[in-house]
Formats: sequence, C-alpha cells, structure tokens
Amino acid sequence: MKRKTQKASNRKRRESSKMKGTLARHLQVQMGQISVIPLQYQQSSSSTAAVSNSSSRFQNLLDSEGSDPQFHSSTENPSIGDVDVDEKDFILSQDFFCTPDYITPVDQNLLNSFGHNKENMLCPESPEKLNTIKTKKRRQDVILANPLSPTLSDQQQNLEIANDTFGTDEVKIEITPVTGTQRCQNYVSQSAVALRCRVMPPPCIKNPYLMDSLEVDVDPYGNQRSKCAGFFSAIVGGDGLSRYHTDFHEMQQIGTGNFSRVFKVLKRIDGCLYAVKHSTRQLHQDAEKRKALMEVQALAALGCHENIVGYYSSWFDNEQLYIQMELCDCSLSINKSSQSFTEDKVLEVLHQIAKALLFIHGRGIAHLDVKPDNIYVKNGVYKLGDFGCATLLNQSLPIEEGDARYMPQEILNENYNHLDKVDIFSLGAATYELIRGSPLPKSGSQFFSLREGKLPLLPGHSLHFQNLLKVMLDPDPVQRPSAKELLENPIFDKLQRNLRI
Ligand SMILES: Nc1ncnc2c1ncn2[C@@H]1O[C@H](COP(=O)(O)OP(=O)(O)OP(=O)(O)O)[C@@H](O)[C@H]1O
Ligand SMILES: [Mg+2]
Repeated sequence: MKRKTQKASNRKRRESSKMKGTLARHLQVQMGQISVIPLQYQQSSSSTAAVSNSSSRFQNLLDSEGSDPQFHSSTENPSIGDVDVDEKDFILSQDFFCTPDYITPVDQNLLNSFGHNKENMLCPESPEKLNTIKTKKRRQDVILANPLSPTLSDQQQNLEIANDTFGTDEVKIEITPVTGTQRCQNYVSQSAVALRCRVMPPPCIKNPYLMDSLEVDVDPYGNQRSKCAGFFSAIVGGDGLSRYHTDFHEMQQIGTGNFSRVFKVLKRIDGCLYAVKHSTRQLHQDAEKRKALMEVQALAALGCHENIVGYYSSWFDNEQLYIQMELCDCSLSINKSSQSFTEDKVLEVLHQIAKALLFIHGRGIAHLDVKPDNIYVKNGVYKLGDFGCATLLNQSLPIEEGDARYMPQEILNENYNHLDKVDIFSLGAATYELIRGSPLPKSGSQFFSLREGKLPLLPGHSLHFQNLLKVMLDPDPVQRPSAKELLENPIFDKLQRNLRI
C-alpha cells in the first residue's frame, strides 16, 4: 500500500515535470532565451515541498538539457550520477511514446479516455541516460539497438524495453556510459523507437463501442505477448518487417482458397475484428502482383454495398498480397455433410446476391466466380466475396474463368460476349447446389446435361422456383434474365413483403 502511494506520487511528479518541461522549453526556444545553469546546482526534489521547488528544478533541467554541454557527459560531470533518476526517466518515457502515428493519435483525448497516460505529449529531445535506469515493468523483451538509428548504431547497446500497454508501462534502458564527444549518442532516438514499434507490435486497444466483449485465447491486449515463442522471428518476413503482424493480432484461420489463406484478425489500433486474406505464395514478378491486385482494385472501385463483402485496405508484405476485409460469419460452402437449404432460405440468398450482381454489373464489372464458397453470411445478410476473377464487362481486361463447376458452356467455348449472364448462370448453378445440398459434378454426364439446360426435377419444390432456375441456367446467355429482371420476378414478392413488415 505504501509502495503504491510512493509510486503514485513519483508518477504525479514526473508527469507534472514533463508537462512543464516541455512547455517551458518550447517557450524558451521560441523566445531565444537560453540560460546556462550548471547542473551541480540542481537538487533532487524527492524530499522537498513540490510547489516551491518545482519551478527551479524544471528551470535547471531545461537549462541543462538545452544548453549545458556537460550535461551529457558522465566523465566530465560526475555529479550527473546524483541526478534524481525519476527526473531523467520521464523524458525517455516521453520519447518512447511520442513517435509512431498509431501509438500517438492526433487526438490525445481519445487515448486518455482509454486510460492512456499523459506521456504522449510532443516532446523535446531527451538527455542521455548514463547509468542503468530501472523503473517499474511487468514484462520485458530484449531487442538489439537499431542499427539504422543515428543515435544508437555505433554502440553495442541493448535496449531492454518493457511492454507498451498504454498508461502502465515504463521503460528500462541499459546503456553503457560514453565519452563526452559522444554526448548525443545515448538518446533513445525516434527512429529507434519507431523500429521498436515495428518489431514489437503495439497492444490492441479495446473498442468501447463494441457491445460484445471479445473471447480470445491469446490476450490481444498485450499481457501474454512476450511469452510467445518465436514471436520475433515470426513477424520479420524474408525482406522486411510485417505490417500484418504490427497492425493485427491473428486469431484464427477461417478459410483457404486455391491461392490464399484467410484469417480472422483483431486490428490493434481500433480493437475491431476483420478478415485478412493473403496469398499463399510470394508474388515475385510485377505481372503476378498486378494480377493479384486486380481483386482489390475491383473491391475498391465497387465501394460499399450491403451484399458485397466490405473492403478496407491492402498491402504487400514479403511479396504477398494482404487484403483487409469485413469479417463475415461463414461462407455457404457445400460439402458432403452439408444440409440442403429450404426453398425460402435459398430464395433469400438468390435475392440478395442478385442485388449484388445488379450493383456490380451496373458498374461495368463481372464477378465470374459466383459460387456458394464465395457467398458469405454475416448476421443473416448474404455477401458476395472473392473478386479474384472480376473483370470488365466490355472485355477490356484479361478474363480468368472461375470454378468450372459453375461456368456456362459459352465460357468453356471462350465466348465472352455476355459476361453479366455468366454470373447469372453461376448464381443459378449455386442455387441449384444449395437446394440439392450436395456438390455439383466437376465433369461427366451430369455436368454436361446441366449446361444443356436439362435440369433434373426437384421434388418438393415449387414449379415457379424450378422454372426460375431453368431460365437462369439456359444454355443461351441471351435467354437468361439480367440481374434486374431476376429481381423483378414475382417469386420474391413474398420476401419483399416480409421485409416491409
Ligand atoms: N471476409 C471474409 N469473412 C469470412 N470468411 C471469409 C472472408 N473471406 C474469405 N473467407 C473464407 O475464406 C475462404 C477462401 O477465401 P477466398 O474465396 O477469397 O479465397 P480464394 O483463394 O480466392 O479462393 P478460390 O479457391 O475461390 O480462388 C472463403 O471460402 C471463405 O470461407
Ligand atoms: Mg473463393
């Protein structure tokens, strides 16, 4: 209890020191007033009445920091060892927190409201730390000093940096004493801090606006982070640092495609869940990268639609493309153990994905890979995803066909004149698969008869529904309804009525 009180008062003192020191220094610099007061006159303040002493203490600190060359040299100024540890420590803490954007948002009040301490102030350059200065810490990770850092590069220093949970962590830094000529080199530079923040991802901030609290195995807010074996090596890619691991906490794999894997992730800065898809292999050639990028370009160009998976961002890490998307609950993948959907359910899927198709066709884009695997559900809303085969209806972009099980005959014949109707055929085939509850054949007689318009009867389902499927699967693309015509089909009236109620 006693220790707690002492720590609290030290912290308070440090915080007020910081604020005043920073402000006063800025004022001083602006006004061109630099007074030189030898450091030995500076007194430790731990036992003095704070108010009367603090202004002179700060003045001393400012002066010594700003103008006294001896301040930085332990050999030339032995009295430095007597300086109150706390008084010097606070400046390092400032440096530690005041660099990268994602740690120091513009709106300081925002972080303060998450219990963030007030160290995220713009700060002056820090004075050196000459001796081991140790403050409270809960866990530690050791990283080598940044070889790129202008301040730490040529000294074999180890930065032992505590975790960075906002508002609670402080820093332990071990730096070997240096000679007077190297006086500036013991600063914890902003670039060192920036690198440290890249290799040690910041903790996730809990989003107070989310109603449901997250249930995760690994603590995404940082408490267990340093215990993860191989953590460091995992986040450093073949040729750089991973934005994925810096910005996101990976929770679980939620899908695999032919060329990609999809993970449920928690974004550290906003505390929200997303899906991140990344290519499984490295894309070395520019042409490969360009091709992969078409998926995100299509998503970005389309913008928001309730029935299209939301797109947030994309980037390359280690020559793999990462796509940050809206997280959905699951896809409608059909496998051998799948249950068939009821007609009403299937009509809902059909209606919603037809709305997505109306939207994308209206923007001159064809999806070309509509299938249950690429239809995701979120809170009962169906969303079209995986725009990896998306192309322009006017055929001005290369065409890559999607899954052959859902492709009409004209695509197999390389006739690309009605690409919008290709999507209608695929949606018809997907609907047929969902109502059947078993995967469509990849080849064989059934495969061909479906493309000839020979749809086996679906016992127990309305004729109206079966006729709709038949016309969607018509071998002649011109005969197939457009997305707009599809949506105008009276079969959806009942759904619309339910929606209005
Ligand atoms: N945003 C998301 N939310 C939830 N699950 C998703 C999301 N995106 C993808 N998935 C899951 O990951 C699987 C694979 O994703 P996707 O289809 O985009 O990869 P792909 O490599 O392009 O696949 P394909 O084999 O169809 O080419 C999906 O079938 C789905 O189950
Ligand atoms: Mg897919």
